[in-house]
This record gives sequence, C-alpha cells and structure tokens, in this order.
Amino acid sequence: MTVRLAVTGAGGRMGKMLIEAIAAAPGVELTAAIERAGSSLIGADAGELAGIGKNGVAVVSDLHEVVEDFDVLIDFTVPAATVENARICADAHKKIVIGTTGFNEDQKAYLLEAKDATAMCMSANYSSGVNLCFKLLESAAKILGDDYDVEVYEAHHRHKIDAPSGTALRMGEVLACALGRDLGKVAVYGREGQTGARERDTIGFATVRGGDVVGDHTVMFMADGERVEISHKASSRMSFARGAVRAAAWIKSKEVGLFDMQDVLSLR
Ligand SMILES: NC(=O)C1=CN([C@@H]2O[C@H](COP(=O)(O)OP(=O)(O)OC[C@H]3O[C@@H](n4cnc5c(N)ncnc54)[C@H](OP(=O)(O)O)[C@@H]3O)[C@@H](O)[C@H]2O)C=CC1
Ligand SMILES: O=C(O)C1=N[C@H](C(=O)O)C[C@H](O)C1
Repeated sequence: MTVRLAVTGAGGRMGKMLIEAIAAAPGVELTAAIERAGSSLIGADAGELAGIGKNGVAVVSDLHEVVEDFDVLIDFTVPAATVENARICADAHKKIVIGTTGFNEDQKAYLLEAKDATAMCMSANYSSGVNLCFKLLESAAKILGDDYDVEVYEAHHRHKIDAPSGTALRMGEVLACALGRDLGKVAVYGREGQTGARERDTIGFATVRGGDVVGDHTVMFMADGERVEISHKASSRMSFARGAVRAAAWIKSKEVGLFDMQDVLSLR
C-alpha cells in the first residue's frame, strides 16, 4: 500500500528537495505540505514550489489541519518547530522522520519521551555515505585507539544556523564511544589564544561556514609519522532527501520507538 507522506518546512532547502524525492520514489506519495504560519507560500502548489510541476497538494500553515491525511511526517525545519510537530504526531499516533539538527538538551529529552507514543526516526544525516562513514569511524577508532589524535572538521553553506553540524557531533559521539571516552568531557569546540599543548584524550571540532557548501565532513586520526582521514563530501541535498524518504517508508511499519538511519540501512 502506498505510504502517505507530509513535509513540514516545505519551502525550505530540504523541504523542496524532499517533495522532489517523494515524487521520484516508488510506493510513497506526498499528501500534505506545511509551511510556517504567515509564510507567503501558504496556498501554493507544493509541486510547483519544488520546481517539478503541479501535484495538487496545497501548502497549509497548520499541521493539525492535515494530520489525518498522512502516515509519516518528514520534518527538516528548526528545533522549536520540530518539537511541536513531534508532539502533534505523537498525540495523533503518526510516525515522524526528523532531520533537523541543533537541539538543546531539553528538546532532546522531550523527543526521547515522544518515542513511547509513536515511531520516530532521528538522524543528523540521512545520506548512505555518511552512515557508512559512521561505521568506518567506529572501526578506525577501535583499531587505531589512543595512540592517534582525533579531530573532526566540517564545512557548510553560509545559511546554516547551528554549529558544529549535527553530523560532526554524531561523528564525535561515535568516536568517543569507540574510544571509551565521554564526549561531554573531552570535546573541544574550536581553539584560540594560548591553548597549551593538545591534551591527549580530547576530540576537537573545527567549523567552516561559507558559500553554497552542501556539507563536508572529515575526521583525522593523527599520529607521529602518519595521518588517516575519513571524508564525506555531499554535492547535492538529494542524497539526504532520498535517505529520509527511504526512512519514512521503512518506519511506516513500526509502532513505537526511536530509530535512526543505521537501523533503516541495517548497519547496526
Ligand atoms: N539530517 C539530515 O540529513 C539533514 C539535516 N538538515 C537539517 O535540516 C534543517 C533544515 O535545513 P534547511 O532545509 O537547509 O533549512 P531552511 O532554512 O532552508 O528550511 C527550514 C524550513 O523550516 C521553516 N521554519 C523555520 N522556522 C520555523 C518555525 N518556527 N515553524 C515552522 N517552520 C519553520 C522555514 O520557513 P521560513 O523559510 O519561512 O523561515 C523553512 O521552510 C536544519 O536543521 C539542517 O541542519 C539539512 C540537511 C540534511
Ligand atoms: O544544514 C545543513 O545543510 C546540513 N545539516 C546537517 C548537519 O547539521 O549535520 C546535515 C548536512 O551536513 C547538511
């Protein structure tokens, strides 16, 4: 049976890409598109908005209005909006795929609670390539161990509002877990001034913002005499959108619980 999908943030960079990806994927259809109240896009045709021609789905401003019209919501917006949308989905027992990054601790705790009421998939990155990198990083960290200094670099477009990227932070978590460290204690978010020599167990993060960079991530494992780098470079948001649509089709059959793209790709 066709899985009915809704997209919040329909006019955003990822929203438009998701509408296009849904139109191209088998077994799914777009049945609702939502933008923020007051947006000039309310009432527009979602297909036209995404540049793929009319699809007959009008953009609305209130998720409640269309909550019975879809099976799974795909949400790539901002943290406050995602938390509110997750609450509405949990109350209505609708599944949700979350791509938004930059949540604070309270927002994360709230989302963790919502998993008891519905099935949620939450990933900082829905591309298959990045999810492969998470596995490679785990292996590399276990094999290279404490003899190598580990640092995470990321670059994104000038419009990105959170830093480090959700993907970089997830990479940090994967590395810390594989190395038996607590990321909260060992993370260093940028360096400036008289920092002193690098402390052995730290995991550093470096952030670059500018232009139209879709998303670059590199983890460096550095020792005396050699360096290993594991890199991913996204050149189109379609890689994220296809993954999120795949996750939405996958999560339709789940009842409750919190999942991520590693579950969808059977990488656990
Ligand atoms: N997990 C993954 O694979 C990926 C995650 N992301 C994440 O997805 C999120 C969105 O990225 P991107 O599409 O580039 O961002 P955009 O700014 O292009 O899109 C965000 C959308 O959310 C809407 N929005 C903003 N504030 C609110 C609000 N308060 N209530 C309802 N809607 C709101 C915006 O509307 P308006 O324009 O009117 O403000 C816009 O349509 C980011 O957190 C980003 O990090 C991005 C790519 C991949
Ligand atoms: O904001 C973006 O653009 C992206 N955000 C995600 C993140 O924060 O990791 C994923 C991707 O790199 C693009």
